[in-house]
Amino acid sequence: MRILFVAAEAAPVAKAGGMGDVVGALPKVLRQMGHDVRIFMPYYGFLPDKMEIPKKPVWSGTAMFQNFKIFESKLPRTDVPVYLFGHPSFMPRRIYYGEDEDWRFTLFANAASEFAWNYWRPDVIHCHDWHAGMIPVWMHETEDIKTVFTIHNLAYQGPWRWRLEQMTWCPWYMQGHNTMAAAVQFADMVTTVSPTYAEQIKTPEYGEQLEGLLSYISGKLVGILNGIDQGLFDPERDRQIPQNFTADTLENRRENKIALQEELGLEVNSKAFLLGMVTRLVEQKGLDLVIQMLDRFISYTDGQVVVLGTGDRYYETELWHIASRHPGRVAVYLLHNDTLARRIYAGTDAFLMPSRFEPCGISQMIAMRYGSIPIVRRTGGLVDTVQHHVPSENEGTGYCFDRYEPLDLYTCMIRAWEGFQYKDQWRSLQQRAMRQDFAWDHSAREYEKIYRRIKGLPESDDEPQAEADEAAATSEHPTPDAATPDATAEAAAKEKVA
Ligand SMILES: Nc1ncnc2c1ncn2[C@@H]1O[C@H](COP(=O)(O)OP(=O)(O)O[C@H]2O[C@H](CO)[C@@H](O)[C@H](O)[C@H]2O)[C@@H](O)[C@H]1O
Repeated sequence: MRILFVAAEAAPVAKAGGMGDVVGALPKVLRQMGHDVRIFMPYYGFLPDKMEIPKKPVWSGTAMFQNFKIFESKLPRTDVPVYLFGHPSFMPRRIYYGEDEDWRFTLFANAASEFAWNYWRPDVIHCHDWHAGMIPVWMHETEDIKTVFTIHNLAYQGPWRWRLEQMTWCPWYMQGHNTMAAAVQFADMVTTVSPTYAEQIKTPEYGEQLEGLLSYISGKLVGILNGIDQGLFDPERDRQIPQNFTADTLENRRENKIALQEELGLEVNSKAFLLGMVTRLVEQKGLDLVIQMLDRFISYTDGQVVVLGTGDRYYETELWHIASRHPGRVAVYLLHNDTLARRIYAGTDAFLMPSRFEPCGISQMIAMRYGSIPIVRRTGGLVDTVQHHVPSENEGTGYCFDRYEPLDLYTCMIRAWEGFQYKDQWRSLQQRAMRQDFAWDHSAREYEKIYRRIKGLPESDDEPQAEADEAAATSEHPTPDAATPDATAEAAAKEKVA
């Protein structure tokens, strides 16, 4: 099947948060399953520093009265083709923010549609978050191109309808008061990134005003848990951490902790309980809880804390103040740095994620893979990925609390700090966490089922071939080269299954 991913981020070349991880990892796995998956993303000003980009465009087009160029490259160290949308509005060296945010991403979505109609015609466009949200609306009358819309973050819903009407064409049939609402209505399937969050967003507490609509379309809404790229995040081979280790050689991990304490200017003490956070500094991430109880935690325990993140000025300032009150105990780094993030995962004893809401969460999975025990609020994907540690039963993979209250987080952190004193138990907790399987394979198969369903194909190749042929014959592939790679990909997939 030909599948076009359209997104604002794709790791490792353009990543602000977890959506980048997903778009950077899932296409690789789907390609291994035999599908022809390609990515369409903006050509940001910083991209030439991170990947090889030919000077000559492969195609040029027009959208919203703007000329644009498309450059073709590959996602580094993969065979995934990437089409870069070249337009001056994406030349600044940033992914988000800026006054033209609504306009430039609407233009991006419009250009992606033009691209799919005129240059590389996919069977399915997989749209990620509001940046690609208008595509399902525009594809509504294109019979042979189906759309999947994935919600990574319901809190950001894109421009309102009146603004869309000013900027671009809203077809007569369009419904929905903003971009995300329109995407949810018009996509053939809507997914979000964990089963628990898929249920939560149908309630007023988590629905961000779209709970009514999401309940109404619940027949086409599913939660598919994210994975992580276990090849990219592998403590045994990661070259960016001082000392590699596995679940069986956890004693080597100590060196990472010492190196991290030295690097961050914390007191060097391998026995102190070192907590980490790597996050966007936004309301979603439970930072108000952290800010309210960090002083108390620091004075009651021998704990140390490192926070790496960027985001809202308020949280940046508050965290900075806390760090200045506790030199050697609290370190705050207000920047985006992938290498430092890995060293934090590899060197901390526990990882804090007290989110207010969490569609899935990638960070807690990376933390577990690197033996840093997650301390999480039981919400969204955190419910689906972290099991509460019960020492007497020797089970669980982290520490969990329920209510969004500073005292509940504090109690949970103290329990983890106490648990850390029992070295043997802590070691087996780390081993259980590290041995969790967060590979993408299972989820990729779920996405494959969805793509097949909306194309009218049987769920798997095991089902009668005649049915598949019939469905394939009824779907149109107007571009001349459409049939060949598709057929090859399908055949490869079948061969693999066989
Ligand atoms: N300052 C920094 N420096 C370096 N790396 C940093 C960083 N700040 C964050 N990161 C990295 O960004 C990623 C964060 O991913 P998450 O999924 O945990 O949250 P996010 O809210 O961004 O994602 C949203 O989309 C994803 C994907 O669907 C959902 O899992 C999630 O719940 C949803 O909120 C991790 O890989 C983390 O290491």
